[in-house]
Amino acid sequence: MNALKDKAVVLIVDDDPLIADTLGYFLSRDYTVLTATRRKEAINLLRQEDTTPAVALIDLGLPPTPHAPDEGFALIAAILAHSPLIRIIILSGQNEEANARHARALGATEFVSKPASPEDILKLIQRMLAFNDDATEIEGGLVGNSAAMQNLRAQIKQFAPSPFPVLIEGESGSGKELVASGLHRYAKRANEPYLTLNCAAISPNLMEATLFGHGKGAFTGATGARAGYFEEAAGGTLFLDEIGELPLDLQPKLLRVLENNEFQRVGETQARHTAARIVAATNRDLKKEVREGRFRADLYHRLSVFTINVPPVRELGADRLQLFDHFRALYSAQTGSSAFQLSQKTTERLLAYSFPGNVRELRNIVIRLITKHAGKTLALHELEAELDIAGAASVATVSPAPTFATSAELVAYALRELKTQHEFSLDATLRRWEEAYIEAARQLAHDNLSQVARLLGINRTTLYNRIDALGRAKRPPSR
Ligand SMILES: Nc1ncnc2c1ncn2[C@@H]1O[C@H](COP(=O)(O)OP(=O)(O)OP(=O)(O)O)[C@@H](O)[C@H]1O
Repeated sequence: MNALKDKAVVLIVDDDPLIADTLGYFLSRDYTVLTATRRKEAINLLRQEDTTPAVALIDLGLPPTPHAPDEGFALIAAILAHSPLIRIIILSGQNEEANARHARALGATEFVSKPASPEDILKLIQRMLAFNDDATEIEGGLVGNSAAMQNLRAQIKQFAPSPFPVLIEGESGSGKELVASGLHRYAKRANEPYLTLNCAAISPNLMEATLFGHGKGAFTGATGARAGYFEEAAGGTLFLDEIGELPLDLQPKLLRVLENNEFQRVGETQARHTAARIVAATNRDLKKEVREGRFRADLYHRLSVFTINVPPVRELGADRLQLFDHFRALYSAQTGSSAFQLSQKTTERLLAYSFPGNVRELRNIVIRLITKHAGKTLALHELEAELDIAGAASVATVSPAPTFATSAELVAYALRELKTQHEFSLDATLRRWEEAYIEAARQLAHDNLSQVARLLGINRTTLYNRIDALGRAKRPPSR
């Protein structure tokens, strides 16, 4: 089934046939509508379609757990893994405010409480589509000036000229794709093709032919021969996103390309050669995947000749503000609306929030604020309404912070930090950890400091002293 090419595609995932049908019927005047009733069905649809939906409208409570939001949360992650540009709108039951906040931190752009009129949903879709991401991708590059960002830029420039693979690790929404395109832009091969293949977006049985191509008659439906991504990338860069999803049985074939640049089209015996540079990205802990037998150790070592760790937003300090300003200016200009303003209080709140969904979440917050509060000075509660406070307090449930099974792993982590950070400071690092735990506890305990102290296992006086010391450490030294 091929979607019509002239209309944008909208995917509706709801187990209530009344909603899916009536809404689908209403929207079909302006959009090509696809419907699914559960997560798996939705993902299969995405894989079959040539055209990626512009918008996905999804319910959180889906079978087999229609009364819990987990399937919806998993679907958000799966949709964004398929294509990070799909705008996700949650169709939420009325009492699911906390869930909706969490969904937004996972990458959903908006939520609408049920029951909602189809006219309102149509208007919302039209508004969402007015925010155009491609411009960000092309013009923006990496915004931010923190030491972590400068280090990231330096690594991109350092690794770009080499032909060896680069593995980009980082949480979802942290900017791995921008790093990959940066590696291509700064390379001599910048004028050669740059191709992206999202390993999560291809069904496993089509993966080999997609990567390596196929000969005529290689399988039912292969009426002609076809080149795969490796051939089309020629002497350019092939970016393999979500590499952790590469099926185990294909991993030796990728290893062979990395070892001697050789591969075969499916159904052919002739060896072909490629000069493409491989850049891979993952938001999984690939070492853990290796330990648990889901990813080959030899392939991991080949892919990670160079490793780049993209920092999560919570480690970017004042870059949050710069990113915020960047998206605010970009989207206000794009939609012709006047920007909202931040007061000192809202600015401080922004700087204290850890953005569990990283830059993608930050960007979506700006989109919502522009839609709701254009031209106004933002009140604190208006900003807080957009934050996922519970999620920020337990970032680990969104995307795991480094966890260490053994002290040897902790040492390996420290080793990597020392090797990759140009100006490492033990004091600053320990302060960052301390600050993060205090901030998390404050969010969890809604700033009730006795409770914060209890959560952290220290007494109140110690807590006051530590907060005070952290405050002092942040002030610029007096001359
Ligand atoms: N430092 C940055 N400056 C400007 N824009 C950024 C930055 N980091 C990320 N972005 C933007 O945030 C969005 C999410 O980034 P991106 O898609 O690269 O994340 P990702 O790490 O690849 O996520 P995933 O693992 O979910 O695919 C994109 O629109 C990207 O352009």
